[in-house]
Amino acid sequence: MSQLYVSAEHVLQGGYHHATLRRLQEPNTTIEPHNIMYPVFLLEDDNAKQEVASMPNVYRYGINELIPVLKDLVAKGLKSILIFGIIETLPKDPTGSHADSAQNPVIRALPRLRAELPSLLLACDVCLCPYTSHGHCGLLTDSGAIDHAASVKRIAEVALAYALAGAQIVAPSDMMDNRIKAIKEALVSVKLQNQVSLLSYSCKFASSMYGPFRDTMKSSPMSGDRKCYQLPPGAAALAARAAARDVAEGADFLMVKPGLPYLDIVRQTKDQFPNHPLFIYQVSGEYAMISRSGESEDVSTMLMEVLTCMRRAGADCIITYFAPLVLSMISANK
Ligand SMILES: NCC(=O)CCC(=O)O
Ligand SMILES: [Zn+2]
Ligand SMILES: [Zn+2]
Repeated sequence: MSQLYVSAEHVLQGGYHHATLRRLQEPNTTIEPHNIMYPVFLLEDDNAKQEVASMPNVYRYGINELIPVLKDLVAKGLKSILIFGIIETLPKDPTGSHADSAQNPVIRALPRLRAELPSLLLACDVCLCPYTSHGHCGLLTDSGAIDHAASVKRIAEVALAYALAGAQIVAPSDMMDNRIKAIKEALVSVKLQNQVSLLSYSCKFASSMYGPFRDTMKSSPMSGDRKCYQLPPGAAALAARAAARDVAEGADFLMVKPGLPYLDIVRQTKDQFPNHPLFIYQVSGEYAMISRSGESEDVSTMLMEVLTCMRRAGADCIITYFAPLVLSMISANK
């Protein structure tokens, strides 16, 4: 007859029978305000406020509407935002002229944000797709291929314009080869390299999970797709090479995007570059999925689990549309 037996050396449960012990068993997974960055959509019309149909509780704001919202969030602990500009009446053209024109909503808003929210860290997404008539993230040759040299030059100009207007982080999301070096050199040329950081969207995959964002930004390509510059979803080796290249070119921070299906890439990148803070972007499709997953309490519980797992995988900062909810959950747990 087999004996019911407890093997003393195989007992794990002795180590996590209490909530405080369970926290000790989850090192480096706490979610504090500095671990969260909030993406915001900034409209050209300063007084506008528009709902985003595909993303519950997400709005696009003109600067006059955005500032009070951010003041409220800063009072609740918000530390950093990632700004996306949207143009509606300004024309789009092949070179994305309004990405860095004086009328660009981001260029106009940065000085006000710096003055009115001095503690808030301001990151700007740098890409051409919201401003180009063809909707691609770079510039095109006459035959419609990506013009590599022209794209990198233009992306660096736009990044420099945001830096000069007051951005503290520039975050190129275009995935053009060599843009990190070009941007770093542009920052050096105006002596801003020690005041503006470079957050590379180093490992950005050609994902189906950007749909709600593209609706919001009206930034889908008019023809073709982004598979020639964003990484194939299965390509872990290309992600490693892209991270290595961007570190060599001077990136201060790296990013993996999307988040949840790519946690292996997060771990791979963190192990590859343990000395570079790593960002993860929980993208609009992930937001839509979790938002619709159940009652609000279930959403909060699921969200915290996902964020904890992102931290466990090696992410230092999570870019999330859920930032307001996360801040209220953190303060409720104090
Ligand atoms: N360059 C920024 C994005 O592409 C964001 C995608 C998303 O939130 O779905
Ligand atoms: Zn783009
Ligand atoms: Zn993008």
